[in-house]
Amino acid sequence: MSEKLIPPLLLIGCGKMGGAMLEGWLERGVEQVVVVEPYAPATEAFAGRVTVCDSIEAVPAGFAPAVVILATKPQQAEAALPGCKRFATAGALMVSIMAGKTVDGITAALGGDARVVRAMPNTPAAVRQGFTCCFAGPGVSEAEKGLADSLLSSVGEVAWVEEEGLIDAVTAVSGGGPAYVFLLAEVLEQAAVSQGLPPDLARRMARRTVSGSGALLAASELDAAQLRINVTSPKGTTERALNVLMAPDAWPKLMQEAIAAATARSRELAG
Ligand SMILES: NC(=O)C1=CN([C@@H]2O[C@H](COP(=O)(O)OP(=O)(O)OC[C@H]3O[C@@H](n4cnc5c(N)ncnc54)[C@H](O)[C@@H]3O)[C@@H](O)[C@H]2O)C=CC1
Ligand SMILES: O=C(O)[C@@H]1CCC=N1
Repeated sequence: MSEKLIPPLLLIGCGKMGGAMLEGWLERGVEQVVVVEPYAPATEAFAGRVTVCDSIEAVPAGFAPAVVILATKPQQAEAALPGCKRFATAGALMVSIMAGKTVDGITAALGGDARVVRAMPNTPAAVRQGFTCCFAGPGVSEAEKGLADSLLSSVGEVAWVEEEGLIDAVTAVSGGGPAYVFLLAEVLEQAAVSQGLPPDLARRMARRTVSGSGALLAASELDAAQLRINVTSPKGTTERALNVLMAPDAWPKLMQEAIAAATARSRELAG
C-alpha cells in the first residue's frame, strides 16, 4: 500500500539540515513544498522539484502550508521569524529545528497564538535514517502532534519528551551525533594510513567499517556492548585497542565531557 502524501510544507532555510530533511520528504512524497532560501546555491540540488523563493515576501499569496519548518541558524531567527507570522496566524503548525531556541522565544516572535513544536533532527534524515526528538509547546493539539510525528517519521525515527529542557541534551547527543561518528571515520582512516595502508584503501576501509557497523547495529537486536564483545577475542588484537580507547580517561570520559559541553552550548543559545 502506498503511503499518503505529506501535506503542503513551507521550509524556511534550506541549508545542511533543512536540505537533508527536504531530500527525505521528496523521496517519501509531498503534496507541495515551497522553500524560502536567500542563498541560491543552497537550493541548486532541488531545482525543478520544489518552488524556491528568495524571501518570505515572495511566497505565493494563495499558498497555505499545513506546516512551516523553521530551519535557519538560531542566530538568523530574529530576521526570519517576523515574516512567518502570517502563516502561524492562518493556522499552520510551526516546527522549529533550531538549536537552543525555546518555544517561548519562538512564540513571542511569531505572535501569541502560534502553536510551536520544537524538534531536533539529524542529517541521516537525508536517507530517511534520521532520529528526531520533539517537544510540543502550549496549545499544540493531539492531531497536530500526530501531523508533526508523521512528517518527521517519514525521514526516520521520532521520539517525544515532556520536558523542554531535555532538548538541550538531545541536541548534544543525536542532533550533533552524526558528526562524532563521521569524526570516527576520519581518525580511523588517518590511523590506517599511519600503519602503512595506502590512502585510498584506508578511506574505503574506514567508511565501510563505520557504515557497515551502523547497519549491523540497526539490524541487530543485540546491545551495542554485546556487538562490541562479539568482535573482541580474549587476548586478541581488538582487546589491545580497546584497552587504549576504554581507559578511564579516554573515550568514556571524553564523551561525557563532549556531550556536557554541547548541552551547555544549546542552553546558551536559548531565547
Ligand atoms: N546541521 C545539522 O546537523 C543540524 C542542524 N540543526 C539546526 O538546524 C538549523 C539549520 O542548521 P544548518 O542547516 O546546519 O545551517 P545552514 O547554515 O546550513 O542553513 C541555514 C540556512 O538558512 C538560510 N537562511 C538564512 N536566513 C534566512 C531567512 N531569513 N529566511 C530563510 N532562510 C534563511 C541560510 O541561507 C542557510 O542556507 C540550525 O538552527 C541548527 O541548530 C539541528 C539539527 C542538526
Ligand atoms: O551544531 C549545531 O549547533 C547544530 C545542532 C545539532 C547539530 N548541529
